[in-house]
Amino acid sequence: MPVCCAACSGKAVLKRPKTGDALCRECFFHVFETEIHHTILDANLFTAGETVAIGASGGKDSTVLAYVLKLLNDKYDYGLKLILLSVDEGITGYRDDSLTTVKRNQKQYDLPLKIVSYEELYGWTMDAIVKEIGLKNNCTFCGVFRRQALDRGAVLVEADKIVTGHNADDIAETVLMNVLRGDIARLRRCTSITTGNEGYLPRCKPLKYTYEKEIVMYAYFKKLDYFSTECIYSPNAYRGYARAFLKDLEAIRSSSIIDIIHSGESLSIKKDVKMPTQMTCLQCGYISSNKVCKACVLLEGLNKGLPKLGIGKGLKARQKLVAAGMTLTNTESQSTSTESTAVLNTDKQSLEF
Ligand SMILES: Nc1ncnc2c1ncn2[C@@H]1O[C@H](COP(=O)(O)OP(=O)(O)OP(=O)(O)O)[C@@H](O)[C@H]1O
Repeated sequence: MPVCCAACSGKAVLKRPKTGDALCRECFFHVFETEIHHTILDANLFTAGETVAIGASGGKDSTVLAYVLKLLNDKYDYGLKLILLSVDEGITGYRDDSLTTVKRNQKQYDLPLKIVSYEELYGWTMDAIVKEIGLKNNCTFCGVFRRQALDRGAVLVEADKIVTGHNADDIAETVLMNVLRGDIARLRRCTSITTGNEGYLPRCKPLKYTYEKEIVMYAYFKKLDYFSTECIYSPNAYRGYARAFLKDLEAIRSSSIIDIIHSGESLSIKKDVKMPTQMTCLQCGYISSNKVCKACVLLEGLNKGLPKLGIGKGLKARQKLVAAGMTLTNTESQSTSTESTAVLNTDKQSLEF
């Protein structure tokens, strides 16, 4: 006997991963889009007239984000100017192919597209960086440079905000990883739907409560055009363990993902926990949690033929930086320990959008 849709009594074609409800295609589209609309409204993410840069990697998350944002912007008259913003990290056989997908999306969704590249911004492609540093710490460079490249691209297109396709699974994983690493300072911030206020370009995650499985289903039923290959340089082992653990929890109880996010949101951090402060990099003028930003430290290392400069913990890293002729102020030299640890935590950074 065919299963009926829980919403309209038509023929169900799927079981919704988030709630277990049997739904027909149209009702699934409706709840999926409406939930994102409510996330946007509840968090007051946008104001009419704003230009919003969509971080577009060509993958499923950002493709669904671009599609749904365009749809909601038209349907509910948000009054936003949407722009696709892609960062070309210079990874042959990966990013070149995914950018081809973004170029197709640009036509399909009729949105402007801006591409910025590591080569033009930093003088290095990831292919060249991997040749220098190998596969061990390359994600550090990529995460740090991408974060800044998105900012720089957004400034070029005069965007008021950046949105990224981070989904509920990504955020729950980061909560777990921050707990496992004891990184309490980042634990609270990683669940924020908007980061980077206080004078910096805000970054928002409209898919914060959207399950990855539902994003895949939505993309499948809508026949969206996206690129699904994993990055050839990023084994990202630790996140992989958190991901596998989360998937096990989800299989036992599907609400685990949202429950973990809610736990992260509800945590209160003791006053004496040192929180990173944001400032402007003295060298490049972009956002930083130290006087000289991680991107400048890493770039200096590459340009000096010392690619491991800035990678390492505490005293050793400070000694390497000073030996390489990088001037550290008192505060900086005291904070280098925290800074360098942060440099190592690449996948954490990629979530601090
Ligand atoms: N090269 C890029 N250019 C522009 N935005 C990017 C790029 N890489 C990542 N992003 C943004 O950061 C988000 C999270 O990136 P991550 O690398 O975790 O990819 P993901 O979870 O596989 O997402 P996607 O499916 O969109 O690729 C993406 O959804 C996208 O919005």
